[in-house]
Amino acid sequence: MALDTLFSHWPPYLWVSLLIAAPVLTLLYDVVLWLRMPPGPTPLPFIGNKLSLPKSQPWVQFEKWSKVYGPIFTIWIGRRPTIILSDPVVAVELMEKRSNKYSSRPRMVAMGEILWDGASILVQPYGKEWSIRRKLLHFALTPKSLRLYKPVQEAEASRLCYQLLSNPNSWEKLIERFTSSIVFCVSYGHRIDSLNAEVIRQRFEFMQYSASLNVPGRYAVESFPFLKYLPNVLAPWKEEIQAHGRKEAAANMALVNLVRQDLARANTGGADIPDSLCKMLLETRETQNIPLSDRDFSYIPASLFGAGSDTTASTLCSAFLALITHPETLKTAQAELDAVIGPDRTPTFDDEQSLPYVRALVKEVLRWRPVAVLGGTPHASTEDDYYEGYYIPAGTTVLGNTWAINLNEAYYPNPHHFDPPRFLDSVLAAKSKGLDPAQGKAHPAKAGHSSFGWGRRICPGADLAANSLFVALAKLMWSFDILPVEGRQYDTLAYTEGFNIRPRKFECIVRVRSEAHRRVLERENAEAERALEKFTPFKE
Ligand code: HEM
Repeated sequence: MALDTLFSHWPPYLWVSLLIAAPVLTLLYDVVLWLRMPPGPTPLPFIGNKLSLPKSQPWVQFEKWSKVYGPIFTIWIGRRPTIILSDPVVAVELMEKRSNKYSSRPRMVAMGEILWDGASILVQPYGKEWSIRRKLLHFALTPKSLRLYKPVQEAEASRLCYQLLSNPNSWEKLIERFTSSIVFCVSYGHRIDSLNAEVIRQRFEFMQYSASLNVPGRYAVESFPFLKYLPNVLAPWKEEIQAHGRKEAAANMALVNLVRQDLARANTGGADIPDSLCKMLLETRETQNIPLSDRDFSYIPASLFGAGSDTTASTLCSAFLALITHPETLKTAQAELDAVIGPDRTPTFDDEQSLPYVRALVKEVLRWRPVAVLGGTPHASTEDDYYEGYYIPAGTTVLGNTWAINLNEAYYPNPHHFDPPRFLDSVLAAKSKGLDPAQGKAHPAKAGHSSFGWGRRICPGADLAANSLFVALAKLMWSFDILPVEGRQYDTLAYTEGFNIRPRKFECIVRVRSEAHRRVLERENAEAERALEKFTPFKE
């Protein structure tokens, strides 16, 4: 008997029973799962915790919930569970020690699959395609390659200081130019002289558009992924996303082609061209089989801007906020810089080991106000697992709440106090041996904080970013007094929303320390411009 004939013979009471049984069975299944998973705020049937999820700064509420439900708790977005980790030891246990199970990403259909067609490493599920891209990024960011980028970072930091002399109130924009230029020099061997360059305008447009796709509840396709197979005539929203995707892909390809042309010119006896990640990858592609289409290949250098420019700039903005609200730290840093460097030049990477306080200050900024406040992009589990008796099913979204982890009092006493000595080598060593309980427990990661994420998905640009932060802050603090506006109150918790956060706009005074300092900056800027000559700029 055909199914439709069978159903047509069902008496009404059977239909009614089925209508009641389906949601009841679903609910029973959900309740059993709720009870087996780590506890959390009580969810409502079918909608989960939707009504109690905060609209603003969710990391703060999540931190409060961690005090009630413990360092690992579950929230439900509809029927989908997300576990939130608030203790570095739990985060390391799951996302590092068990990284074979916790290194995927939750499905982001609109952004990852329709816009980028699976090309971007950031949201790619754990597997072969991700691993190919990750290896290429590592290859171009080895310690040896990072050494090649250091002269650019030094020169750009010198330009930043010089530009601040005449435009101290534009410090935030100048920082953005600095980080954008470093990313473009490292990715493509071309510099950014102005944020009005067309290429930058375009990158910001792409970033804003992709972020707009990731707003929970905006696209039904996130809950019903089969909708992505609808023909475009029935799904104009999909057509629109694809059109944006094509525009971004074309722009990524144009940048790779620019480097191809540079290489061709250099090979036919033209000028020497700078080392860049894209150049390195193109040269590798000549001799080795890289199993990626041209389009997918072009997303590798392109991924650096979205992941590395705004994050580094926001961390520098947090550093300014920390320095004006904790002025004693700037004084200590300047005393160290004056003693080690003297008055005739600014610090460079060669001085790094001799500047322990400045090194510690960089780490403390990363800890104090982590830009990737909820761990950047969420992780997802790929196998069923148990932790402390709790069940964590495959497909669970896992958020490391970096805010709660980095501000966890057990590890960082008085956590909102900006206190660089926490990261002095001697203090870290004493902490790891448990010699000084007043300093709190030792963080299990080598860096001493979790701001770059975890395990196999840990930020591949962490060392590059840390180098930019060190050289910029060392030169800035050597050159300038960075001070609060007199009488102004500063709120160190006033931050933007989103996955990456930045202090809300604030004014401060950036004043060169003396005429002698000014003359050094002018001289070093001329040297920096010479060093950057071969990184031809993008046009406005
Ligand atoms: C202060 C600056 C930065 C911070 C705080 C930061 C933080 C992060 C975090 C938290 C993640 C997610 C890690 C995880 O899922 O466990 C991440 C991923 C990533 N970052 Fe960074 N990042 C910074 C700079 C950079 C730079 C300069 C680059 C480029 C060279 C970069 C490239 C990436 C990429 C490609 C990913 C995705 C990796 C993957 O999914 O496998 N980041 N970053």
